Amino acid sequence: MVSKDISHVLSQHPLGLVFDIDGTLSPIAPTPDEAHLYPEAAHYLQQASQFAHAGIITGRAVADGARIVNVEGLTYIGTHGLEWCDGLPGTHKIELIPEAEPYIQPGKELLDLAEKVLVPQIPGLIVQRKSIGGTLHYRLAPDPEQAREIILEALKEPAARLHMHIDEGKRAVEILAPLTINKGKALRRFVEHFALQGVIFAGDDRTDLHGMIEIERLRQDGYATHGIVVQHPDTPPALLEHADTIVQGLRRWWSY
Ligand SMILES: O=P(O)(O)OC[C@H]1O[C@H](O[C@H]2O[C@H](CO)[C@@H](O)[C@H](O)[C@H]2O)[C@H](O)[C@@H](O)[C@@H]1O
Repeated sequence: MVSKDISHVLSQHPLGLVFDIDGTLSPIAPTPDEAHLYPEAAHYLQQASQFAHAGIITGRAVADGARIVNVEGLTYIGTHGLEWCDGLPGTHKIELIPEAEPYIQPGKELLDLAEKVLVPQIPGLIVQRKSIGGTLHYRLAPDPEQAREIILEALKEPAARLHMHIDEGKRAVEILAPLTINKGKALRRFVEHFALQGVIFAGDDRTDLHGMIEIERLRQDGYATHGIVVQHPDTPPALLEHADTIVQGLRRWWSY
């Protein structure tokens, strides 16, 4: 198998450097709109784009993720892999993968239901809409665990009826299209699109596990790869198990 030594991976050409946003490039904030990059992140992303294909793979919609990162010259992949944009959306078209289109309306119906039924019941609940589905944020609810249970119970039957998939993030319930496309598939698409020889992926959350597993699969396929997990107190153990490197923040890693 190809070496996963990070210096070896960084010496590959073409090289890819791919990052998740929330919890990786930005600290977790009380609300999605308050999230912002760590101070050095935009500068280093800009520098990274000079010698590598730098990309963002986020659970956020591309427009929302690009609003936070706001660095030209990166590829922005959003909504857990369903959206792709070759640069900032102001100057580049956001493409939605065609298989996702049938789930626009069912996703909207579930978000409408959440606004009608759950918002009046759960103080502080934030409904975040995306091109497909969206996210229900219960971080600010007085009893977050109870809010989580109410949300999951309320969505169970309608999500099954509408063939939508429910997953969970940090203090958030994700309403997703029932597709096999995820951050891992998106990462492989990124690697193949740029004919990369090496790629590094950094993430911190449950949905990043797909990316971390794909890093291992790509290595088995002969690519030089390395997976970095940014550890927080609530990091899923499975993610740590698949990490090549565990860091407490990306700050020190930038100095490689
Ligand atoms: O894949 P990511 O870029 O990590 O996106 C995953 C979700 O992140 C965001 O929510 C999380 O971060 C918020 C801001 O720090 C925080 O308030 C929230 O509790 C977290 O769950 C984002 O808002 C979601 O759309 C993403 O799916």
